[in-house]
Amino acid sequence: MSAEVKICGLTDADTVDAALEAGADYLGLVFFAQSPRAIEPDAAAEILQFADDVIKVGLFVDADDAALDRVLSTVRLDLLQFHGNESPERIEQVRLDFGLPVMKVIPVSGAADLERAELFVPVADRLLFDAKPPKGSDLPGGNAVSFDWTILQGFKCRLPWMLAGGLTPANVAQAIRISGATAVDVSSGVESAPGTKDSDLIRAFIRAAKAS
Ligand SMILES: O=C(O)c1ccccc1N[C@@H]1O[C@H](COP(=O)(O)O)[C@@H](O)[C@H]1O
Repeated sequence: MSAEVKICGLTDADTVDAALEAGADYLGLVFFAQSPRAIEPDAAAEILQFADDVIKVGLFVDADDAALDRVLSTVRLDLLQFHGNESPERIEQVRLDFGLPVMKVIPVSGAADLERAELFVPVADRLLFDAKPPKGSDLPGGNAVSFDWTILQGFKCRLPWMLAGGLTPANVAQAIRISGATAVDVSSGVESAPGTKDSDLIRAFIRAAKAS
């Protein structure tokens, strides 16, 4: 079975097209001002206007209701990704109030971190396991850092989950093989510079993930 692919941090129509043509299953837009991939709601709506048969994901970091409203009143999204310190209670509230499925990110550096996933099983629709940010990073994700994929071997998760963190066209097949992931998420690994997506790298990533 080929893995599902999410391309995250898209900021222009050309790389959206490249991702769609190559078979991306999810497109991610970052609504977090400190990110080099941050996009304003108007621009997001514009680059997604022809993106129909794909799951459109909004990435948020500890966003309050007003910030979510501001985006959701302008952009048609299918899934909300929460990449901050959101509690299970906050995830439950957002899911109910905004009526959209929610993917909660679990930062991982060792096997013990996987236990945190259980807290979100009753309130989230999906989980995403990403590497913890390195010391000194201003970003909770998008750091091109991997964790030890072997800790996911044999891990029984009661929600669908994705793997993220430092994935690239060169390592994604191995990451899938080792971790058992059925869905993968990439941002830095398909960029020519932070915040600049590269269509060739997007195509290579999707090809490698889908072939594995
Ligand atoms: O991409 C960002 O700038 C970002 C900012 C804040 C939180 C998360 C962010 N990105 C997400 O982090 C993971 C891993 O990214 P990478 O492939 O290692 O660069 C992924 O889910 C991105 O969507």
